[in-house]
Amino acid sequence: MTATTLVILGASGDLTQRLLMPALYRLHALGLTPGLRIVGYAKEAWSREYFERHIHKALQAFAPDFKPAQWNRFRRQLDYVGGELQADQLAALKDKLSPASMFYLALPPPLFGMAATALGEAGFSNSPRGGWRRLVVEKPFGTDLASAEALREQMHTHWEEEQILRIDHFLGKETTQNLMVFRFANRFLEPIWNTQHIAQVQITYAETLGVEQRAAYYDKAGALRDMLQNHLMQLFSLTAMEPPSSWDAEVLRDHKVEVLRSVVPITAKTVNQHAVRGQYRAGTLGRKKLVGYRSEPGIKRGSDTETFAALRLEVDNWRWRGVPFYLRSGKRLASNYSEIAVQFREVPGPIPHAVHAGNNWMIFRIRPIECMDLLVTAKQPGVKLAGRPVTLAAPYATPNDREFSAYEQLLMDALGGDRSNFLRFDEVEWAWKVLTPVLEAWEKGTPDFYPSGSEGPETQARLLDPDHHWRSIARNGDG
Ligand SMILES: NC(=O)C1=CN([C@@H]2O[C@H](COP(=O)(O)OP(=O)(O)OC[C@H]3O[C@@H](n4cnc5c(N)ncnc54)[C@H](OP(=O)(O)O)[C@@H]3O)[C@@H](O)[C@H]2O)C=CC1
Ligand SMILES: O=C1O[C@H](COP(=O)(O)O)[C@@H](O)[C@H](O)[C@H]1O
Repeated sequence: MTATTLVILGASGDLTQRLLMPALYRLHALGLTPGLRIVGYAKEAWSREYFERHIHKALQAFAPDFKPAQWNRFRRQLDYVGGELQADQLAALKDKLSPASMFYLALPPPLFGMAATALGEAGFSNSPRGGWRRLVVEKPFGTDLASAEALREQMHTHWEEEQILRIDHFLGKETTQNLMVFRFANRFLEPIWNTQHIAQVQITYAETLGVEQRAAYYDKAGALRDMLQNHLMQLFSLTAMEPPSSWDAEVLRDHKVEVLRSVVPITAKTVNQHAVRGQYRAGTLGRKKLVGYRSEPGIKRGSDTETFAALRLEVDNWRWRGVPFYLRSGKRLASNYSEIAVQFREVPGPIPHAVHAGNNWMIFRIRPIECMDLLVTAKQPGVKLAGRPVTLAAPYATPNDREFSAYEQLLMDALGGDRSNFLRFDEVEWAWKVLTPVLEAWEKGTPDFYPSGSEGPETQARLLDPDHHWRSIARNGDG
């Protein structure tokens, strides 16, 4: 890597401490970021030494393999500038930049537009000869279609689309990347990856966490905006996309957009067949007693924000017509369990009842472990002819593999200029388009309540075809 500068705006915040700095520290330890200078920028009037101490503490708490000797080398990369998000104050960064410089907006989302403008006005969006300038934007990108479009316009005043890297950290997760590799680097899957052989797809991201310290943000966002619009829509489009003609960033993103464009539009009339929302009430998780969402500190009294959202999406194309895709995510559920589960259709020929042990499933497990499971029927040992379900498990990593965290992966991609794992504006736009009728319908009314520590609201069953069942979160997870 040639001399490069990474400026983190919002360097005093939680994301910087918990995720960005630990990722940068590990990349440095692996020797993957030689010549990288990291400049923190925030409104606190800190000295460089103070910032160093702040990051030192953060790494001791959040970097799993923290080593004092490594820290001594890493800290030399750090620098700090204090100031507001205004062009005249940002100008103090000028002498710290390299020809290759990247600005990371680790800021509250309402400040993304203003920060991009101020950086542009300071002249930082103009790539110098022989160098480049990039802008990394955290999620969420807008709160609905109109605000996302307005933010894009504002950013495009100074920045070209090619310079903007919109983060969705799920695209940096190993299982997400493995989904592409597994689908397109194995010969056997493609012929059966279609409506003729697949009955349904369930994408679940279940969390035991509640709203935690994020009440102000979450109570305005809700599960649909926080998880479905971005992360789960990405998992969905990667599962359903056509094989790309190349692994070029634009081709991959074209294919993902094509999936979103093919979703059968949800309308005001059909919302209830396509979407269910829930909110956790008091309950127990193991022996822990948990309060309901409305009693969480910082949540508006009587809030109707959903902490669980489930969708039924249908894709109207040759490959997928007739296959429902069920997506759901929620907080305070029975366990931390996440997967993409693909169910195959019944075998066409007659088989003895005793042999039939259920349809095949292929499961891309994301949490608690990363693994691919193929559920098949095999003969039960014994003199009687009977079948039983068997799982062929392919753990994603072997003990010798070193796994990368999502932020390590995405920072490397961003610094290397690979845009494949970042969202192009039309992906964001189409995800908002698909969900707009749901957002509108949910402006009124109340979510269905579910006890903390449960599988979510019972009403989620109404999204399913009569012969489908939601896979159990509690049975599968680690909760
Ligand atoms: N934290 C997380 O786990 C994750 C966060 N994100 C995203 O990362 C971004 C940052 O989140 P997070 O770090 O948690 O947020 P924090 O609120 O912890 O930090 C935000 C940063 O922005 C600064 N800031 C706030 N208001 C202003 C202002 N008016 N002018 C200048 N600077 C300001 C804060 O400075 P000060 O400390 O002085 O207020 C702080 O440095 C968000 O977009 C979030 O959605 C994404 C995934 C996970
Ligand atoms: O973006 C978000 O993701 C997390 C879940 O992702 P994980 O990688 O931390 O498991 C979610 O808890 C949070 O609400 C959401 O903002």
